[in-house]
Amino acid sequence: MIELVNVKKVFNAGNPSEFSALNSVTLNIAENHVTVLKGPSGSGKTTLLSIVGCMSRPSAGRVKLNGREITSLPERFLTDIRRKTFGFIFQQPNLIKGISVLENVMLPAYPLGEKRAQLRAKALHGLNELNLSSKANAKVEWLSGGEAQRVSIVRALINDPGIIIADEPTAHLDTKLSYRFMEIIEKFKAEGKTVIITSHDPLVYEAAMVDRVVNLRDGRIEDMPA
Ligand SMILES: Nc1ncnc2c1ncn2[C@@H]1O[C@H](COP(=O)(O)OP(=O)(O)OP(=O)(O)O)[C@@H](O)[C@H]1O
Repeated sequence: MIELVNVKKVFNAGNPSEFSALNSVTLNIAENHVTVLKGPSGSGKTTLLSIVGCMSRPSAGRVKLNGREITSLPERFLTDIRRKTFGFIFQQPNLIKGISVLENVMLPAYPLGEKRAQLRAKALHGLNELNLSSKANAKVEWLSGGEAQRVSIVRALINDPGIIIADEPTAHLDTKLSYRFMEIIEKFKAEGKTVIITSHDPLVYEAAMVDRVVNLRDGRIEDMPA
């Protein structure tokens, strides 16, 4: 589904602060699998995830999505692919203050031009699924950390992405909410979605539904379990 061949990422190339965050990473991410990218702080997990999710480009190497080479596509095509293919869940929920929970959830869908009533119904359904119906009209600054995190999950799903990308999703969650998050991941998998998570939380990478753990160290894949 996603194929990386000899991917490198160099930051500040040509400067004294030049840094190779990824070195010749070759990786196949299988459809409908849950893949966890694991490794110490600074090992390149977030950098790799941002390349997989078309948020940044590799300095060298190739990235293919469903057999299509996307490495050198112009930015507007990448934006379109990003919007239609991926749902992003970040460590920090990154919700927009001053507007309601419901509006935050609907926001990523506006560029796709879906009818507002239809979109609203979909957003409310998503909020209901994560027990957030009563918060639909609340401002996001009123939410608890766990509620904000769940809103960001509903937002990530609004365009019905085939691939969910989550960067350290349990970093700010307590144990109970972390388990709840993993239940949600299990549900995605049952729906046929592909999930890629970065984490150094054993509760995530030791979970039964995880198909593959990829160990990163110093910007390289340490081992390639079958
Ligand atoms: N924009 C940037 N400019 C320079 N260096 C960067 C940049 N982004 C990341 N790096 C460096 O690349 C390395 C890998 O960073 P990355 O965020 O991918 O690590 P990580 O494994 O996700 O770490 P953590 O678990 O702490 O989030 C780090 O040493 C980081 O300082």
